[in-house]
Amino acid sequence: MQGKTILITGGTGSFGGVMVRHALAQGAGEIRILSRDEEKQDAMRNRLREPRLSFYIGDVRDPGSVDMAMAGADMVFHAAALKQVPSCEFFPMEAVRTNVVGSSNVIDAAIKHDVDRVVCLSTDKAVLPINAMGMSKAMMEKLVQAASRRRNGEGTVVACVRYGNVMYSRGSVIPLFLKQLRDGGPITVTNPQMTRFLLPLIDSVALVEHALTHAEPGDVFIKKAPACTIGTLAEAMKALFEADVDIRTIGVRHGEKLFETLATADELAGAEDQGDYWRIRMDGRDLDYASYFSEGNPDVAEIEDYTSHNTEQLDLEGVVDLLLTLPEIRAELGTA
Ligand SMILES: O=c1ccn([C@@H]2O[C@H](COP(=O)(O)OP(=O)(O)O[C@H]3O[C@H](CO)[C@H](O)[C@H](O)[C@H]3O)[C@@H](O)[C@H]2O)c(=O)[nH]1
Repeated sequence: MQGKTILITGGTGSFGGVMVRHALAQGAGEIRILSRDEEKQDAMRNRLREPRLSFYIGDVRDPGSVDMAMAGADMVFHAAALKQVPSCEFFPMEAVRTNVVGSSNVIDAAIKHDVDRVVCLSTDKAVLPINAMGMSKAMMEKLVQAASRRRNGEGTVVACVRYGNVMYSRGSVIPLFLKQLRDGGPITVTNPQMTRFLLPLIDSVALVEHALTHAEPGDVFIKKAPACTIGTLAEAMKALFEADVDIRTIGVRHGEKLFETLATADELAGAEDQGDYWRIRMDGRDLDYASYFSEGNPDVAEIEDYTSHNTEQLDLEGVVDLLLTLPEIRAELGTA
């Protein structure tokens, strides 16, 4: 990142906040934030007071504002998205406009301006999707692959990373459980047997950096991550904060799965094991029907999907230890 001009779409969010600090520390020449909310930009500007930061008010839905922020950029982290499951479920066309059309605008502008590398942030909910948020992110992944296939590996490298649940992200279950136990309970658990991958925010930045360094056109990178049941997570929060509160089971919410899938067997059959990461290569076969039927992949049947049910499962102690690595939890405990 040394001396480079970096554009972060949706740069005032949780990912943007950590990535900006990281890029500054890496010696980035200029960091551009493209986002809609002037108040959040103002807060970031005042918090960091950094001449290498520049702020662009705009929306990825609007090709003009993307184009303006893109001109002269060397690398792009595309984090702007509608990411809440319920809002996308109620307003699926809004998810299409931001996550599909917006991503297409970002990819097209990056190619037009001959940007070196673009990393788009996707989610495990994009794999075998059942909700509108996941479906729109799956379409974003398809746009990345189609753009890469069309250009035969030439020019701008566009790739994706897939996250599991980012621990302590805004509006997610860990801060909710914390508030509930501070209020004297009960802690509301949808289904104690439900599992989720657990990814600290700092690991999500490392994953993006890994993708930035290793990406070839159309790749999807995932980080191998442990998971736990939501019942164990609730017990771990109780233990950590020494709270004697009830746990109430409330049932699964709309558009929710019992477990998430980070990669399908099909994808893993051609993936490269990179230690802590998997690189899932784009299916580079051309989309001609003859090759579709005559060159299938025989390995697929041997492999399982990689899910939050079959990855390493953390027990109560393991979850407590992982929670203790989060700066937010340490601050709450007064041990920061
Ligand atoms: O009161 C609650 C709320 C949630 N859960 C459970 O906790 C787990 C995590 O829930 P979150 O709401 O934290 O996360 P989701 O998996 O539903 O989705 C989250 O991650 C997504 C990205 O993958 C999006 O960012 C989304 O907005 C964000 O909420 C789920 O199993 C959920 O059922 C509970 O047990 N009780």
